[in-house]
Amino acid sequence: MSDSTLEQEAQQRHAIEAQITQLFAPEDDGLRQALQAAKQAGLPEIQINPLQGKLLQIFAAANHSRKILEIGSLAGYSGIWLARALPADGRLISLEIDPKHAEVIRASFARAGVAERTEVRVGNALEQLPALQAEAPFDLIFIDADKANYPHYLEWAIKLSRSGSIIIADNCVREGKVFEASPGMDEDTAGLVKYNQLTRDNPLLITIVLANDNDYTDGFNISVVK
Ligand SMILES: C[S@@+](CC[C@H](N)C(=O)[O-])C[C@H]1O[C@@H](n2cnc3c(N)ncnc32)[C@H](O)[C@@H]1O
Repeated sequence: MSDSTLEQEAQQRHAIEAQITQLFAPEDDGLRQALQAAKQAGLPEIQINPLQGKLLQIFAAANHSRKILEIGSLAGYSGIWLARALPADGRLISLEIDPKHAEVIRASFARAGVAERTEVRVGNALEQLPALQAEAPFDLIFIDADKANYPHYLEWAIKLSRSGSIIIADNCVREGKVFEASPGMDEDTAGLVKYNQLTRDNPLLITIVLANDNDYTDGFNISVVK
């Protein structure tokens, strides 16, 4: 296929995605301001996209989530989408290792109207997860932190779940490089390969991978606990 045909196809995909976003997942001021605040604070722009945010909300609503756990908050963008799917007395606990993100996140949660049902816990997620057993089960767990640790996060996510809980992990497509081990792969890729295999092979889980980001070259791994 010629370069110009490929370019035309890419443009068409972008246009369709933009149209669906505008119709089904438009950002309001709370979400837009969260992105602005992140930029001003110099945080990287590596958050989920609006269609993924809406999908998180659909899963949360589908299993009547009241308690959600997020591993990797960044600036609170995905946290806002998740928290808005909760009932007024629901709770989102979001774990973030970088203390300089916490103030940005809390301010963005407040502007988006979800301060009361959200909590940011600062520290290494792996060290924080054992204490969360006292607050389990979580109805939905969203994993979006350091990729090398995804297999450990999965182990904890299952421990902190109930039958019907949904476990979603971001960046599980990576241009198709994360379905099979390859020689010399870095530890992030190795973590993602293992995560995809573990979720696929665990008889306790029903899992699918969905390419829904970066022009369909990356996306979610979605599991339901049987
Ligand atoms: C891809 S960003 C999260 C994006 C966010 N979920 C969103 O879509 O708006 C990954 C975040 O995980 C955090 N992180 C990395 N390693 C971590 C760890 N061991 N424990 C907790 N957070 C970690 C990073 O500091 C970063 O803010």
